[in-house]
Amino acid sequence: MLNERHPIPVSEAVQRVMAYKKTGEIEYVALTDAHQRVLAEDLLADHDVPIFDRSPYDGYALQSASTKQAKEESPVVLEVIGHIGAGSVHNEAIASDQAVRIMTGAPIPRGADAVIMLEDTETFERNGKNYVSIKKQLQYHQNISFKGEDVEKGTSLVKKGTVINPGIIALLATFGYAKVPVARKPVIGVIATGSELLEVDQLLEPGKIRNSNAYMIISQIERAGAIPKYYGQLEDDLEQSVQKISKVIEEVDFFITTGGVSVGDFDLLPEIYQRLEGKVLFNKVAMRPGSVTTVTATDEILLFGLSGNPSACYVGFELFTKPVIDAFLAKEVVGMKQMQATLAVDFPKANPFDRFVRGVYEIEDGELIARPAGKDKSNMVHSLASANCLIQLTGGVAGYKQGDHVTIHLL
Ligand SMILES: Nc1nc2c(c(=O)[nH]1)N[C@H]1C(S)=C(S)[C@@H](COP(=O)(O)OP(=O)(O)OC[C@H]3O[C@@H](n4cnc5c(N)ncnc54)[C@H](O)[C@@H]3O)O[C@H]1N2
Ligand code: MOO
Ligand SMILES: [Mg+2]
Repeated sequence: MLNERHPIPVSEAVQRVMAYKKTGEIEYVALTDAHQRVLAEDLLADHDVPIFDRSPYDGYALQSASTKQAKEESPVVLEVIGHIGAGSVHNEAIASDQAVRIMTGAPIPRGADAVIMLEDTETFERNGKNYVSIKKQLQYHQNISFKGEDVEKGTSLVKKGTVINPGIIALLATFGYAKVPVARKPVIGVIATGSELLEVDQLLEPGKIRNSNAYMIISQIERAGAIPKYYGQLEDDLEQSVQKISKVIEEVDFFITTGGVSVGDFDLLPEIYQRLEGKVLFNKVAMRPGSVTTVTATDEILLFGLSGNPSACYVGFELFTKPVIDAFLAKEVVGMKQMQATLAVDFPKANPFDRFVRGVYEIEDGELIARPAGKDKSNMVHSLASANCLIQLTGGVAGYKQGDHVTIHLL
C-alpha cells in the first residue's frame, strides 16, 4: 500500500506522542518490592534522625567539665554507675564525678555532655565499685551524635517521581514505610508481525528468520520499568491482524507492533490503523534508523508501529515509547538522559536526517568519549549488544569529525 509520507523532525514527533501521555494511578507495594519502582508521593521526614542524642563510639559518657584537670601524669578518676548498649537507656542522671559505660548507638544519659573513646581510658575495680581513669581533657559536646543532625523533622527527603534505589529504601525503612506508594507500571502489549518470522525454538528454514524484535522490545519495556504482555506473532494477513489487534488493545495501556510499517506489499499496519479508525500522528520521521516509525492514536490507546528492522525498532522504542512510559510513571526525568561527548571517529558523510548511531561511551583521560558500537545499518542487530548510548548526529550537517562535540542519549 503506497502512501505519501512527510518526514517530521524527531522533536516534533516526540511532542505529538507526548500530547497523548497519561499518568497511571498510585499503588502500594511492600518495601521489599519497592526497589526500582517510581516513588509516587514526596517522602517527608516525620521525625528527627537520629531521634535522640547518641554515642558514636564505644566508651564512657561523662561531663566534659570533670575532665578539665585530666593529664597524662595525673588522670581523673570517675565512678562508673551504669553500662548500656545500643537499644538500652540509662535513666539516672550522672553527676560530675560519674560516668556511664556506653556503646555505639546508645542514648546519651542525662547529665552527660561528651563521650570518651574506650581506647583513651583505663578501667579498674575497688571495693566492689567500678572506676574509669581518664588522662585527657574532653570538650563540651565532644563525640556526640546529635538528635536531628542527619535529618531534621519536616525535611523533604525524596521527590515523587524518583526511581527508588537502595539508599531510598533505607530512608523508607527509617520512616516506617512498610508499604510504599509507587506509580502503577503500565502494561505494554507486544505483537511481532511478519510471515517470515519463526519463534526462538524453531529450526531455521529457507526465507525465514527468528523473531528477535519481540524479545528485544520485551526487555526494553522491562528496562523502562513497565510490564510487557506478549501476544505472539502475526502473519501478514489483514483480516486476521485487524481481528487480533482490535481485541488485545483493550487489555493494555499501550501497544507495540514491530514490522509492516513501510510501503511494501505486505506492510499492513497502515491499513490496520485505518481499519481501527486511528489517527496517525506521524508515519515518517526525519531520522535514521526508524524513519518509518508510525504512531497512531485511537480513542483508547496509543499504538506504536515500530519498524521491523531490529535497530530501527530498538531506536523507535527508546525515542518514542520510553517517554510515554516515563510520563505514565510520573518520573521526574522523561526520556533518555542526555550528555555531551567527544566523537572518537569521523563521520564524513552528510545526512539529511538526524542519525542515532548505536554507540559506546566511556571516560578516557577525564573526557567523555563516544564511538560507534559496530556496524550501523538499521537492519543490523549485532551492534545493539554492546551499545550503551545513541550518538546523535544532527541532520543537515556536512559530516562530523573526530573531536567534535555531540549529544549522546544514554540507554
Ligand atoms: N521502498 C521502500 N522500502 C523501504 C523503505 C522505504 O521508505 N521505501 N523503508 C525502509 C526502512 S527505512 C525500513 S526501517 C524498513 C521498515 O520495514 P517495516 O517496518 O515495514 O518492516 P518489515 O518489512 O516487516 O521488516 C523489515 C525487515 O526487518 C525484519 N524483521 C521484521 N520483523 C522482525 C522481527 N520480529 N525480528 C527480526 N527481524 C524482523 C524483516 O524480516 C525485514 O528484513 O523498510 C525499508 N524498506
Ligand atoms: O529509516 Mo529505516 O528505519 O533506516 O531502517
Ligand atoms: Mg516492510
